[in-house]
Amino acid sequence: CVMRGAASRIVLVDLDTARARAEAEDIAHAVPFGHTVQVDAGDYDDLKGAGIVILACGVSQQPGETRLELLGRNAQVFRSVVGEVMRVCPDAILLIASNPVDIMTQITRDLSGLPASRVIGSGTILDTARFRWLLGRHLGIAPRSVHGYVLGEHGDSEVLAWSSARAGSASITSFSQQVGRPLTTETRAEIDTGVRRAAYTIIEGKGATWYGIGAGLARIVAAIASDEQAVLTVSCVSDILGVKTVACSIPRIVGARGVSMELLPDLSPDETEALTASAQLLKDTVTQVEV
Ligand SMILES: NC(=O)C1=CN([C@@H]2O[C@H](COP(=O)(O)OP(=O)(O)OC[C@H]3O[C@@H](n4cnc5c(N)ncnc54)[C@H](O)[C@@H]3O)[C@@H](O)[C@H]2O)C=CC1
Ligand SMILES: CC(=O)C(=O)O
Repeated sequence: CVMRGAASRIVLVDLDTARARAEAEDIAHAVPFGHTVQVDAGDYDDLKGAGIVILACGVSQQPGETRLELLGRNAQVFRSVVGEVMRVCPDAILLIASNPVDIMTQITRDLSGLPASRVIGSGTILDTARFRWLLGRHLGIAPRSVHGYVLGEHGDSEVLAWSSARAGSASITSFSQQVGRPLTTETRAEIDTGVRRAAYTIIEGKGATWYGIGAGLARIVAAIASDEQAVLTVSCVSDILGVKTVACSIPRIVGARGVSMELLPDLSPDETEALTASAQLLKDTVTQVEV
């Protein structure tokens, strides 16, 4: 957020106050190289007046652990944190990053009582970035020129929407043939694994993922702060392909009021089936959690 000037003030609140102070100071040292943002550590009362509150607290995956395995512990953390946040800033938009992010988004919606449009999970914004990066690298073009989405759960059941992916204005299949870099079954499988298993690989190597999610959250904050009406794959409670009241990702329009609309991309029958299964998995999991 500091590097893209997405906020005027950032307050870090953490149970570990020494860590919050240290992180705030470290981030503040980037301000002269980025944008003029006031960065401090604080407590809940210092969040008064915040337009957006990012919830990234709780536990993270250990090597080999799935995101869904974090649910019990992070649901417990959110029961106390969401109440405190609502006490001091009931009008903020809540942006959820903690995993399993779709379920934490749905739990936060229930705990806060806010309209679904104002409780946004980072969802598959990061998986979509990974997909665009890998496709761009294969095709030899900038990831920004690749338009393709990852849908459903931010997790093992996510769906890479190959059939609607485009490079510039061409389908990726046509583009890949035109540039002589075909997307063979093997290449598609490698890209699928690169997206779906990215977090596992990075956590194996360095314990956590930081930069991709940081950039993705800052992208969402910027869209809200500037009322951009950007199309982003974020998570939000809605009905997906017949699965009622479930948080998972499809492309949604994001601006100052949060999520204003959602769009289902054109999908193949296999992708439709996989997205329905992903939404159903999340729905089945969330119904086991007591809020
Ligand atoms: N949605 C996504 O794409 C991503 C999600 N994550 C998730 O974000 C979460 C945080 O990840 P990391 O920052 O790597 O973990 P971390 O362990 O470094 O930080 C979590 C922080 O939460 C704090 N905390 C714990 N309980 C708290 C409470 N009751 N009140 C206030 N603070 C509390 C801890 O003191 C700690 O500083 C994890 O659930 C992780 O899985 C991480 C990367 C990407
Ligand atoms: C940790 C996580 O959810 C990710 O990097 O995708």
